[in-house]
Order: sequence, then structure tokens, then C-alpha cells
Amino acid sequence: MRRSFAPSQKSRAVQSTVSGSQTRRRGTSYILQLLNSDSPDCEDSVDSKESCSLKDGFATSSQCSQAQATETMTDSSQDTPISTPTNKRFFNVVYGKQSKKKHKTWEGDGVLEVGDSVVILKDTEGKVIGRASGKKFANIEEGNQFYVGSKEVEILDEISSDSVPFNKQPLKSKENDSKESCPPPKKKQKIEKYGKMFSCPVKSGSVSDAAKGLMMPRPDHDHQWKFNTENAELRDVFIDQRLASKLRPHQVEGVAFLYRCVVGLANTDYLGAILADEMGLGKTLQTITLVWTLLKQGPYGVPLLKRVLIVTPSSLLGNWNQEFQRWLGGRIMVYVVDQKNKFVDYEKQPKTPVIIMSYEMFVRCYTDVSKYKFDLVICDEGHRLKNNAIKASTLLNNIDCKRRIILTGTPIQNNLQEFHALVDFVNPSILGTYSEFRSTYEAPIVAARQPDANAEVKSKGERCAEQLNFKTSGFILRRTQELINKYLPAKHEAVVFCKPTATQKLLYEAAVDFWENRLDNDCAQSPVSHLSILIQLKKISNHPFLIIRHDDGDEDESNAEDSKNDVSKHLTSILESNGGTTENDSSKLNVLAALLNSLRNTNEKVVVVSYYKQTLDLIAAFCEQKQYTYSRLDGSTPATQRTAIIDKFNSSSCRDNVFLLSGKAGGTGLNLVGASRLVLFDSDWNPASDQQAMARIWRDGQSKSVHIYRLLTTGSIEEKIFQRQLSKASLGETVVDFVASNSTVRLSNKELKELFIIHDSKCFTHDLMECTCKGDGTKIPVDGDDKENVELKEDESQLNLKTVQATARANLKMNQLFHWQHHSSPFNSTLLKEMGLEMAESYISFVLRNTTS
Ligand SMILES: Nc1ncnc2c1ncn2[C@@H]1O[C@H](COP(=O)(O)OP(=O)(O)OP(=O)(O)O)[C@@H](O)[C@H]1O
Ligand SMILES: [Mg+2]
Repeated sequence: MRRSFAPSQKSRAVQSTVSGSQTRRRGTSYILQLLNSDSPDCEDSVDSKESCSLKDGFATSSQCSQAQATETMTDSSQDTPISTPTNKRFFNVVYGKQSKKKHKTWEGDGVLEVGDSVVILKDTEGKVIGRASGKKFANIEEGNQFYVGSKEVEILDEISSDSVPFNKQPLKSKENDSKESCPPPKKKQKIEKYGKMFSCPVKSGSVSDAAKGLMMPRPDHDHQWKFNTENAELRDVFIDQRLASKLRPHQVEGVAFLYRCVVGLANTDYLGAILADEMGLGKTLQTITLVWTLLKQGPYGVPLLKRVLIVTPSSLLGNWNQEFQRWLGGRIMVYVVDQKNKFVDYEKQPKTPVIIMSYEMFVRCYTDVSKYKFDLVICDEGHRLKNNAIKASTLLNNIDCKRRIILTGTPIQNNLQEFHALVDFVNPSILGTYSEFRSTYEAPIVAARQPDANAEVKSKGERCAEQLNFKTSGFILRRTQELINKYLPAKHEAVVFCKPTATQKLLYEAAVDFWENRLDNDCAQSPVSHLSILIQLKKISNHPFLIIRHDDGDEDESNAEDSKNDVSKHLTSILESNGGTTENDSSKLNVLAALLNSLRNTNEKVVVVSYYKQTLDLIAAFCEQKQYTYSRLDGSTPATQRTAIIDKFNSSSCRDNVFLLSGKAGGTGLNLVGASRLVLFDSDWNPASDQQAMARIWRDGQSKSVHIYRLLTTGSIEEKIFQRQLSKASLGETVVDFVASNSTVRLSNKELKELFIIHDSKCFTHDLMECTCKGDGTKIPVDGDDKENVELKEDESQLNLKTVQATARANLKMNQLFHWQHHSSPFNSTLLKEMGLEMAESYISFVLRNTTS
């Protein structure tokens, strides 16, 4: 009996064909379509022992992302015997020796060719490095880590076949190297000049008085000493009035900050900056303003910049171009490198001052790009440079340009090593080598966060954090979203706790029992990894359909051991003996169904975010069955189509009801203001990813009130991830204040059990808060200061909130929930109606709700 989801290439139109007849089904539905798929056999390929060191305790945050990564790999996949070029997928990867280390050292960049049953790892020249077969890889997604032959690989992103470097003719190198270099500054007698500086008159900038906008800070004597080697007259630099009049106050401050950094007013030796404003604060406009200003002006008369390189994720190329047009109209020439606009053709118009290209394209065209001189390099969504072993990172580092800006809404996700990598990119060596940094800052800060740290260790850690903060605050700026609340329409956020259905409960409990039984030392069978259980619990929470085991009988020997322990096989047989599954078996899907139904005859559009391709396939099938039209953007969407898909969906003429978005592929940077509702169907271990995804619709340009729904299966692993996020989000925030998250917590089996079991409650989170409200939405007055120290009730099941040492801000974050409305079922008559969830009442046990207006 073989069942499968359609492969990714086909997933937009769900594959529905006939297979064996042994499946037990209830009713006809899109599930039926899926079950009837004729796509060939599938199998899960759980390889948790290798992919994630989740052995004796709970995963660290990066382990968790690995866990997820592996999880996506375990989804069922197509198993077509012959792999043809048309059904191949290609991914940029980094590869290296197999290692269980959290921070891996990668050997190089490569490309992974994924056929239906074979994956081939090649280096960027096309040389084969390794192969793997016998497992199915159709659901590989960005961030996955696994082994191919003797190598370990990490998936960076999916690329189309024509983007594969060795599938292409090498780009033609230019006959005439048009490298433009700034003339070397004439050496001058600095002593003389310094004396002259004091009397140097300051003239107005190159813009006319009428057009004068905001004035930028003036250089001090040190700056003049170092940079005004020509002894030129000082000029005041103004932000063009046409732009200045558009900037929000925080953006004026942001532009001035960037100006101080890249001009060298903050530090004459280091000219880099990180603009780490939260999502939607307009980092693009701030950057464009800086670029425009310095392309026209400079503190010593001549414009500071001639040529600027902007590197961005491919899905944002169009966005950057549009933003340049929006704010500057035709006043600036921008060269966007894409499939049509080759980089080699830039030599025909080398005076175009701004080049925008994707990270992948930058790597491919590096030889040509490096022939040009750049005065400023900007890396959008630059947190991807946190891994300095990635080729893009190394090559960008090689660019001979001291002025570097990273833009990111989520600067630190896991640890201080990543932070060091980002800082080292913008201001090389400012914090020393990583090993120096580790001994000076990271080790004491992390030690201070250990549960058993004594007072001395704690105080040393705090001192180091303060020093680090001080050392970096001059070139890192982060502001929070509250700054733009007043410019945006109301935002209604809700965490919707969805009661598990009977099938979900049955499977959930069976999975935990299965794991527990195998823990028993006397048990003849080997234990089941915690990771496999986590995977299954998350699948069950999304929809029982996702656990169905696809047994194709061609497992090789290495899989035999896994299959013996195979929990999904066990669960599949339980599901089948229980009569199979229908769409009603997922409470979250029922809630989504109710929402879509309530919006059917309106012009409101909904973004639905999931981190799992298989779940997006399922929702796509659901939409088709219910005749909702949808757009979709995931890792397999070619870069060339992304902008068009987004623009089409945002346009008022587009009638699509739904936008299916992969949280991994499209979470960052996108503007999806065409939709006014967003459903986060599942959550990531990393709160920053969820925040990124949820910020896509509540941005400047949004004209309607927005509704954001985070769906959690009540009492399940999802709720526990949410609880962990509440703690970790706060840690993440303080990381810019440089207090690192200590993510090396391990849990005992007893603690793991607490984590795995489903809690029978309307809202486990509310229970842990020990909130005394009646759950009728009436807020209990909270004295902010008194509540400052309220934490979740100590409980072993809380993912060791205590041991990750929730900071004061973590408490504050948790406390924010006290300011939300708490609604327990049965609900008052208007609540669910207002939320568009009236039809889903029987599936919802609790709602946490908040409005920002
Ligand atoms: N001053 C402004 N007035 C009107 N609209 C603005 C202003 N600043 C930014 N915007 C708009 O706000 C939206 C979000 O801006 P942008 O994409 O630059 O955010 P971001 O900070 O880069 O967020 P993310 O981290 O999600 O990429 C864009 O549509 C942009 O045009
Ligand atoms: Mg952005």
C-alpha cells in the first residue's frame, strides 16, 4: 500500500491518481485526492541519530532547527524509479566532514542534485563529491542537514536548473577590465593641514538651498585629519528634501546613524554598520536615502560614493527595485542583475551607480563583480552571513570595500558566534578573531548563564556583556516595531488553542507510549529516538494524514534498524485500524476552514504560513477542493517568478483568496500587504522566524485592519514550543544587548516525557501563568512592577525555562500575556464572530487575544 503527496514541482496542482485499494477512508475529500495519488511509493527516511544530536535531552535551539530540518526530510516523498532532468531539483549547499559539532566547519559550497531516489553532491565546478540513495529526498527544504556519502551537507536554498553554476557556460570575462579605482590620495603634510582645518569654512552641500533637507553631522578634526587629504573645503551634507519629507522620525535617526558609520564619523578606522531594526521599520528606505545622499554629496565636496553593491535574497530583488522607483522615481539608475540582465552586460553601462543582485548570483559572478570597485556594500537580510564558512560570506569579505552595511530584522538567532560573524563582516577584526572573542566575551557570558553559576561568575559575565555592548553599540542600531504602530492600522493578534480531535489524541498518545515502552531497559527492541517522536507529534498536530507510513520495501540495510523502530509504521497501522483519516481530523485545519469560509464573499485575502512543504501541499489540496484560489511561494519557486507572484497577489485586481507561504523560503523581507489576515499554521523553534513571518502583512502600505492567528494544538508539543518561544524571544531581544542565550540545556527522560505528553487542559499556558481570571476576556488589573517577576509556574515540563535563566525581559515578555484578553470556552457570543471563527467553535478551547491600535 503506497500513498504519497505530489512532488514539489507538482504540488500547486495536487496530484490525484489511483493507487492501491487498502487505504481505509472516511468520506470523500481532498484527503481522498491525496490518498488516491498515483505518484509512486514513498517512505519516510528518519535518520535522526545522524541528523540531530537530540539524544539525552531536549534539543538546543540550533539542534531544534536541525530537528525540524530532519523533520521535513522525513515527510513522504515521491519515488519514481527513473530520474529525468525535469523532475530534478537543485539546491545550493555547504558541505563538510560529518560531525556532531553544533558549529560545523564547512569545507566548501556545492550543489545538490535531487532526483527521485538519488541525491548527488557536487562542488561548484560540477565534480561529484558524494551520493546517497535508498532514501527519499523530495521534501528537502532550506536549513536541512543530513549526510550524503561521507559528507554532511546543509541546504542553503533551492535554485532552478539554469542557475546551477556548472550547467552554464562560464560568464564571459571582460576584455577590458573596467575596474575603476579611486585615485590614491595625495600624501600631504598632515601637520600643516590640521592647522588649516580650524579655519576651514563650512559651505553648504551640493543641493540648492531650496531643496535643502535635513543636515547630516559634520566631521570632527580627527576625521578631517584622516580623510580630508586633499584639504578640501568642508561641505554640509543634506538629505534631499524630497526624501526627508517622507522619512519617519526614527528613519531620520537611522539615516544619520548609517551616515556616521560609513562616513567614519563614529570610528575613523571602522566604516561598517548593522541596521537591525525590527521588521517593517523601513530599512530599505533608510538605506536608499543614505545611498542617494552620498552618491550626490560628501563632507569634503566630492560625493563619497560612486558605485554601490546591494546583495539581497532573490525574492527581494524586485522589492528593492520597486523601492528605488517609489522613493526616487527615475532620478537614479539601478542595475538589477537577474536572468535577463546578466552581470557581464553591466560593462555596457558601468556608470550605473547601484547594482542589485542576489547572493547566489553574486557567488556565480564573483570573478566579474570583483573587477569593479565598490564604495559601499549592502547585505540585505544579512543574518545569512552568520555562518562565515558560506561561500557568499567569504567572497563578500574579499570585496575590497571598507564600507559595509548589514540589514537584518533578526540579528541574532542562536548564539554569540553568529553575532561575531556578522560584526566581523561589517567591521573586520574589531572584536578580534573568533577564538579571542570566545575567551574574552562568549565564554564568561555563557558561563554566567549556567544555572549553577556563582555570584562571581555571574558578575563577570555581566561585565563582559556590558563591555561587548559598549564596544558594538556605535555601529549597531535596533529599534522595535512599536515605533511605527501609530502609522499602521489596527492589528488583532490571537493565539488560538485548538482542541485535538479524537484521532489526534489517539495517535499522540500512541506515539508517546511507543517511545516510552522502548525506553524500558528490559525491552528487547532498541529505543526510539526523541527526534522521531518529536517529528511525529508535530505531524499529528498539523494533521494525522501526515504520519502515514509509505512502505516501499526497498530499504537498504542501513535503514533496517530504523525501520524496526519505526514509530510511523506503528502509527500508520493504528490509524488504518481506526478507519483512516479525513479532513476533519485536524482541529487546526477545521479552524482554518472556518476562517476561509467566513471570508468567502469578502475581498479579504489570507496568507497561510507553514514551515512544512507537505503541510502546504495539504492546505493547497484543501483550497482546491473548496474552490479557494491561491498563490504559493516556497523554496521551489524560481527566483525569476517570485516578484511577479507577490506583485500579482498584492494587486487589488487579483482574486486569489489565499497565499500559501513557506516560512523558511519566504518569511523574510516580503511585503504581502494585499492580505489583511495571516494564519501561522505551525510554529518554528526559533521565535524570530515566526515573528518574521507574522510581520508580512502588518506593514506600511497596509490599509486594512489586520488579523493574525497563531494556531496551536492545545496541550501538545506546539503549545510547549510556544512557551519556550515566550522565553527565548526575550533572550533574542536582549542579544542585541549582548546577553547570549544558553542553549545547552538537556532534559532527562522524565522531563522529556513531560514535554511529549499531551496536557488535558483548555490552555496549558494559561494554567502555568496561574492567572486568576475567569477566561471571559475581562482583564485583571496587573501592577506592572509587581508582575515584573512573575514567571511561568515552575514545572519540569516547561522546557527548562528556569534553566535557560529567563531574564527580566523574558519575564516582561511572559507578562505581556497578562495584558492580553483571555477567553476560555464556552465563548461569549461575539468573540468568535469578530474573529471570523464562529463555525469553528467546537474546535477551539481557548483564545489569547490582543489588539494594537
Ligand atoms: N516613511 C515611510 N512612509 C511610507 N511607507 C514607508 C515608509 N518607510 C517604509 N515604508 C514602506 O514600508 C514597507 C516596509 O518597509 P521595508 O520593506 O523597508 O521594511 P524592512 O525594515 O526592510 O522590513 P523587513 O525586516 O521585514 O525586511 C515598504 O512597503 C515601504 O515602502
Ligand atoms: Mg527588508
